[in-house]
Amino acid sequence: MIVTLTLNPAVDKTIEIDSFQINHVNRVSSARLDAGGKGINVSKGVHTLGEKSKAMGILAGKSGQFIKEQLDILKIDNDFLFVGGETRTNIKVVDRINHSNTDINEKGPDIAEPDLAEVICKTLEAVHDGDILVLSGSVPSNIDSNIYGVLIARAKEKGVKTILDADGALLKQGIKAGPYLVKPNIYELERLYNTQITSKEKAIEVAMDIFAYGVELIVISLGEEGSILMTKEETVIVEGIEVDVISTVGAGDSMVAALAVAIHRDYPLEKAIRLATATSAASVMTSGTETGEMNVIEQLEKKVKLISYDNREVVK
Ligand SMILES: Nc1ncnc2c1ncn2[C@@H]1O[C@H](COP(=O)(O)OP(=O)(O)OP(=O)(O)O)[C@@H](O)[C@H]1O
Ligand SMILES: O=P(O)(O)OC[C@@]1(O)O[C@H](CO)[C@@H](O)[C@@H]1O
Repeated sequence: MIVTLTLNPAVDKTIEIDSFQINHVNRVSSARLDAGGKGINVSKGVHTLGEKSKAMGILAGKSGQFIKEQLDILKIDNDFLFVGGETRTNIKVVDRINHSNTDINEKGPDIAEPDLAEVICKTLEAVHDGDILVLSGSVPSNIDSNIYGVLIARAKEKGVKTILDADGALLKQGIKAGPYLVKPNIYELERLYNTQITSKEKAIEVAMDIFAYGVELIVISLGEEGSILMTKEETVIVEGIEVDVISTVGAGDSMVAALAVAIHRDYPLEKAIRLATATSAASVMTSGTETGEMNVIEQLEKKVKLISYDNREVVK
């Protein structure tokens, strides 16, 4: 079973504006609402890839109800704790003329200590030996930044593989607990090591340190430029696939979904990264945070190009 935890979900309101300009009146050409938040998007991706997942976390108010209804419509198993307040709404401005995607994310409601304790308890009860727990996205601002670290340590004790996709202190503290897989994007990696990363070689060099904490797999996502997959023993550079871009929101979540499925199915690394690259590229071809279609993913898998690194030199 793949369990996802979203402690700060969102209704994603994607609005398309041609030639979006600040300090001007902008006219919206289309708008859509999606159930969002990183873990929820991962559950949607896992569902598209034909595996079962359980979406867990915290929801609140009418927006929370909307998210639950959307998951129910998609027949994605979910078990959220409903708390007081209102789940946030995040605005995604897509400008297809200037090829820009702008995220305006609300902070989200705080969570009371007993509610947090309950959701942690529920989540740990839901995972068992051999399961995968995906921890991704921001958390309510009143929660200790070691929350993912705590969950990773407790999940590991139960024989659960954890996947961490977070930023800032959540990522830093989470890594120290040794998750099975981490998926930083290049900006997250830069913030983690407080350094500028201007090349793939530098990214590889910087990320090597993460293995010291017991992490098994690192996937550095590079947007349209592809990604880098690293284990202690080998590094694979994955070229980006050229696709028609509709919305890049949630591309990273689709990638995490495919990686979770690949780990669940015990895929070899090469097959795993092919699926992850194709699934994430397919997701940018869809509106909002919709996941790509399976037939598109299968076609894109054939286009994935891998370059192996051995001791940081290209060998094939
Ligand atoms: N424009 C694009 N064209 C093709 N593939 C893309 C594009 N953008 C992203 N991808 C695919 O999606 C993966 C993840 O993208 P990205 O690095 O933007 O993740 P992210 O920053 O975590 O995204 P988000 O937080 O929006 O989910 C990339 O490694 C790549 O495989
Ligand atoms: O504010 P966070 O939790 O970092 O990110 C939230 C978010 O931007 O991430 C998803 C895309 O990855 C969206 O569904 C959602 O709005």
